Amino acid sequence: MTQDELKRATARAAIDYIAPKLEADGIVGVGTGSTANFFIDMLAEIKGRFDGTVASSEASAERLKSHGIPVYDLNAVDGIQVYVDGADEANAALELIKGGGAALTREKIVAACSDEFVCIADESKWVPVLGTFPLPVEVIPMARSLVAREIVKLGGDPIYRQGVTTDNGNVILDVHNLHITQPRALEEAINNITGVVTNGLFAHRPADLLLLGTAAGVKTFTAS
Ligand SMILES: O=C(CO)[C@H](O)[C@H](O)COP(=O)(O)O
Repeated sequence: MTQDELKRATARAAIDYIAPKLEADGIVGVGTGSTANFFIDMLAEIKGRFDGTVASSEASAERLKSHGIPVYDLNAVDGIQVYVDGADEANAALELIKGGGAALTREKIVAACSDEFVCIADESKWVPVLGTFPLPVEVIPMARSLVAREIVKLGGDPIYRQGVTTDNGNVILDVHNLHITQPRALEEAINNITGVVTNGLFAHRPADLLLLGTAAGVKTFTAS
């Protein structure tokens, strides 16, 4: 199977998982990226069965609206029943690296508001130790060099993602050469650097469920 076929299969598994649980007044949190895009297109098939969505990016909001799916501002809803999103890496504790699409801050906010976080990913994202994928860090533009120097002190090699501005008007540093054995501690340490908005480690708020698309079918994981 191609990677896109695996992504499509995991998106379908997410629809099958959430559809029976969705409440008529329920809000679905929707992530960002190519796997999330498959999910959005399938969510359109069941759009009458829940109230609406909160999107983690402008791009996802536009795609949802193009299907006639209501999109709410997060401040206009009381909570989110379930959040479905992809990831760049996932480990056995369902801790994640996210932000390859530069949407990490809004993704982290939506995840924090959600009763349940379902991660959808193809098997290339499954790793024993996080850090092979460069860790995205969203930074206030004027603090870019300051933050980069502080990240070097933590043992990483930050590279400025040229030409990218986040939906929040900030920039991204991608941190290479990390071997993240203590994800919660590193998430905290990077977030404590002045000028950092947030980083793409989802360790304090890991996924609750991972639907992993593999050649042998979609496998379901809960945090071990
Ligand atoms: O975190 C993300 C965007 O900021 C995405 O979930 C992550 O990059 C995975 O993307 P894809 O589904 O295209 O592989």
